[in-house]
Amino acid sequence: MIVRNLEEARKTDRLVTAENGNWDSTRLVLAEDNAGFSFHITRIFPGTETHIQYKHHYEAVFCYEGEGEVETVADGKIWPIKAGDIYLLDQHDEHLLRGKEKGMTVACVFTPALSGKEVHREDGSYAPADD
Ligand SMILES: CC(=O)NCC[C@H](N)C(=O)O
Repeated sequence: MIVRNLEEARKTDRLVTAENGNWDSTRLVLAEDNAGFSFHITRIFPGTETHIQYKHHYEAVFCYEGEGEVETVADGKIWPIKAGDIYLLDQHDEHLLRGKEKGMTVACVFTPALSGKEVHREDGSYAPADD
């Protein structure tokens, strides 16, 4: 069994900040744990907009603090997100992720698991797990 603590993990390189400063994310479970998924606590900062399309991953995102919204690019639909909501990018959906006034804190599960070294590419994706 493995036990980790969020505040302790935030003092290590498990805490990663987006290059554009829009969010930070603490990777509590990663590919090296061989569980088939990774699990992250991500803070989406207030007033930010991030273009994302995880072409090579599925992601589930559970909001437990704050408020934001997701705009799905294909249909322009706005999905308000508040504490208690989960969204699942089951179609590798291209989307714009926005934090409202207070931002939001979310728990994310990725499959395949992230190694923790990925950076968002120009097209909003992370490289495939075997790259
Ligand atoms: C919700 C989302 O995908 N935010 C971007 C960062 C991502 N959660 C990550 O941990 O890399």
